[in-house]
Amino acid sequence: MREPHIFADNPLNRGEVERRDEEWINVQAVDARSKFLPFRNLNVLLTDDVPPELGWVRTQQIQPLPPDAEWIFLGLLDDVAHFAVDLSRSESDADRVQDATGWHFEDCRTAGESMSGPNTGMLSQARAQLDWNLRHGFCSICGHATNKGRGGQVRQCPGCNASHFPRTDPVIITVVVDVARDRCLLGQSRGRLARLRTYSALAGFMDQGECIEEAVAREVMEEAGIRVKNVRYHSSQPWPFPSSLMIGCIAEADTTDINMDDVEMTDVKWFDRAEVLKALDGESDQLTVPGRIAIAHHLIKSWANGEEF
Ligand SMILES: NC(=O)C1=CN([C@@H]2O[C@H](COP(=O)(O)OP(=O)(O)OC[C@H]3O[C@@H](n4cnc5c(N)ncnc54)[C@H](O)[C@@H]3O)[C@@H](O)[C@H]2O)C=CC1
Repeated sequence: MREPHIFADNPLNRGEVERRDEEWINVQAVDARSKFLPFRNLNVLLTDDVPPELGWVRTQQIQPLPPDAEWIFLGLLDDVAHFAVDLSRSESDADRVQDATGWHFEDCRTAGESMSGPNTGMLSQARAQLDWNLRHGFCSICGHATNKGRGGQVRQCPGCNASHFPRTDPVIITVVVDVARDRCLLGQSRGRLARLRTYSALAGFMDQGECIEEAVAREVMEEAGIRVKNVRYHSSQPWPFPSSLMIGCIAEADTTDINMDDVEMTDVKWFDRAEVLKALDGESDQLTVPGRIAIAHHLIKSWANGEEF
């Protein structure tokens, strides 16, 4: 089995049964053994260790919570309840936690780059779920203010009785391979990749009523004008910016002439295996590929190393 991606490998037991009991959650929230992970503007508290750890604080360091602070139950680890709490609406409380611990708030993507394994899995759940709760304070059906339920896994509308559940948006990401000429197709979309002059696997949000294979074929046709066949699943990665699930695939090119969508993309190109291997080692002056935080890196590497899957 391959190593889990960054933002996966969450060790928490999400407490699916326990979290249905609101009273139990409220007791855990004031239990001295419980741990809280503070956020400020979706930046997470990190320790000053090298590499840093998640800045879990104890109940007595955070309770009583500011009345307008959103907090959610993440799950249990060794029978200890773990929570995430947003302190953005209370700058003084965010400052107080930062001063008392001597730690700092960090952008979650940067945090993901500097930490490994289980820490990033917990971070991914905390950021995505906290963000969803913060953005769903009102019912999309009747407009009434919603209440948090099951520790943040549902929001209930007292106005029309609707239940709203957290969303995950599937995104396909694929390396397209030209088997006959031993090369792969990578693209540079406008925005971040173009700014960093980086080429990546082609990616795009899945549409409703679409299977993974169809989404891969559609996105590659839209962005590069290339027809694909034999779409194979590789692996997946939670991507909490804000709530994506990256579905990594490798597909074979059925046609090879590029007809790029120049609204979304600044460039799409074929790269041969030798160049890609150099780029993965950071030694190519022709090609820069995403770093190991991204599933794109691992898809490209998997093809370049001739991995079977
Ligand atoms: N972990 C990784 O290796 C990679 C992750 N990604 C992520 O995948 C996602 C999609 O990538 P791109 O298409 O390049 O992103 P993008 O952010 O450029 O989005 C493309 C377009 O999709 C639309 N859109 C935004 N949110 C949507 C949603 N929830 N559902 C449907 N459509 C939506 C918008 O019109 C946007 O302009 C982004 O969140 C990006 O950060 C992309 C490439 C690599």
